[in-house]
Amino acid sequence: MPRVDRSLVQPGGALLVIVAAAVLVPEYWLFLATSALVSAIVLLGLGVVGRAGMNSLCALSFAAVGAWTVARLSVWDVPGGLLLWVVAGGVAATPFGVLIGLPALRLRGIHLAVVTLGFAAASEVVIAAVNFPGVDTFEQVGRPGFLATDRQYFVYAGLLFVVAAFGVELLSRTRMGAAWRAVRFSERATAAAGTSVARAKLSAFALSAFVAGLAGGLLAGQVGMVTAQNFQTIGSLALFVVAVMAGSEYVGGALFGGLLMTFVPEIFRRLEISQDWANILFAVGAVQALSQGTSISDGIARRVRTRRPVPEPGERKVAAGEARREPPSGDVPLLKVEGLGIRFGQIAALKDVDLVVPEGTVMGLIGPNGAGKSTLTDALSGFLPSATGSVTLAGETLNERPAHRRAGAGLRRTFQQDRVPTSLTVGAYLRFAAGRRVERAELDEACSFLGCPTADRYVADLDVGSRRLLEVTAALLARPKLVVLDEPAAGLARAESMALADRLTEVPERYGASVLLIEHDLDMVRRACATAVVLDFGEVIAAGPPAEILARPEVARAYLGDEVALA
Ligand SMILES: Nc1ncnc2c1ncn2[C@@H]1O[C@H](COP(=O)(O)OP(=O)(O)OP(=O)(O)O)[C@@H](O)[C@H]1O
Repeated sequence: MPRVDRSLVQPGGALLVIVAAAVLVPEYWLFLATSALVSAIVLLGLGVVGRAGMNSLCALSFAAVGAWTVARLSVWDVPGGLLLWVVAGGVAATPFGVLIGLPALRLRGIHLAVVTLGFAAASEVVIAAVNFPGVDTFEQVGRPGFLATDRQYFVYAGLLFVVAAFGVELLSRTRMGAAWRAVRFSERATAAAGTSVARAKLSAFALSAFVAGLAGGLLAGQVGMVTAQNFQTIGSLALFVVAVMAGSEYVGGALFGGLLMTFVPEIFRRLEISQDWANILFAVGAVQALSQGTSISDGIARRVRTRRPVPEPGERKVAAGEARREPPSGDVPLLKVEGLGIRFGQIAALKDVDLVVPEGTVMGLIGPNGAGKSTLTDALSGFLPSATGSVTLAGETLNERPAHRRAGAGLRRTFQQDRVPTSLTVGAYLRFAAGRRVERAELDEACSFLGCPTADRYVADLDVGSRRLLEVTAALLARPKLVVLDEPAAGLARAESMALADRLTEVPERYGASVLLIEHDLDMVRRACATAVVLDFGEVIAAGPPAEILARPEVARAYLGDEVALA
């Protein structure tokens, strides 16, 4: 059977449901179903910010901008008609998304939610004051003849939903979409992969606003005349709650959420129960989803995934190289660190550190716990802007550059803690981190070289050791000048650590990158590195070939303490 592009599956399924409804459902219900599609499109937009781990409580404010634009263009009778006006509504809402995204650059979680809620409340007041175009003169939004009936309008709404869903799915499979997921998992790892966290967040808000703007325009065309009543803050809150419960990051979840938002209150109305109970029901559902950490769609997706055949678990094998080679050495400086200092309050974590990593080499960085190794990695990769001293890479000074620019300049790093977004596949993460077009053959080759699991595995299914290898592979696929590996062998068996050490000796020649290897496993450092630097209490206490420096008494003392070293 031919392989169907996964981005087509969910929108394709939604298209089938909509076509079936257009044929089978009576016209009265189709008006309500169109309302459900309007909500579903807004929910798709909420799914975009949700993918990036942000909360937006002002979705209807963006929709209001779209509706206002359509009403204005209709009153002016701008050529192009409703189909074009709706798109213009989306475009008009986009800058508002960027505007609201700006606080998201500094705020997270509840703080960001409060800001978006404030925007929703403020925009409600503004909308009520300025009124929608055409309301005072009782002018309805003009609909073209081919969208005159409710059935025709439902088909249009359905197609708009499918196109929006397809667009969102397609974008979420690009590097930008991977950046949204990466930001949600770890902003630091996103920056370390060379992606601007600000751009990822702003693009998510902009797209979310565009999609909500489309929905607002669609609503204006459906009801003919919108008012401030259609865009109340409580409506935005209800949409957020349903997004959490249904899981609007999934096309099916957005569609299901839209149906809930429209038909549950309608059923309550018919049963002569207050429609407010619908919101209470949604809130209970959202609390349930939050307490379990999964939406309804997440639960279904997880079940579908566990039914798929899982590749052999034993595939993570760092294969030993054909022939063990000597660690590569060199004397042309690549990374030059001079007088690097970092203070955390009273603690001087790094004191005037000088360091040179030569081109084409694997250099070790060792030292006891708390010596300052991770602090040095953070300072080199741009996560500690308060660092003093200078860092140059291949003659370029990196001092003033933020983390993603340093990655762009060719300095990549991995993390001691797990920082790989679990919602991606191995292939999607590698392509995202590589930051360039990588053919499947190159991807597979790099994976098999470093023992990283195959491209179609989900990161969520990998153990700690495999995730480390994935991070190393990702960093190398970016073709950096220097890669700083922070304990890459954590979680690997001893034979695998040794095989990884052998592989690292091949990296300079194979990938054109030098390696700065931070490891507690001294055997691995001996095996992979021509030279090593020892840090203790934030100072360089020794540098040279590993066997030689490890024999020095001051190094033994740093590792083992005075008494043992003197014994
Ligand atoms: N954010 C921070 N705030 C305050 N002190 C910190 C911070 N990060 C590190 N330190 C301190 O700086 C010193 C160096 O820590 P660092 O984590 O760099 O050591 P390390 O050599 O990487 O240790 P390990 O091998 O355990 O990872 C330690 O004294 C640590 O307590």
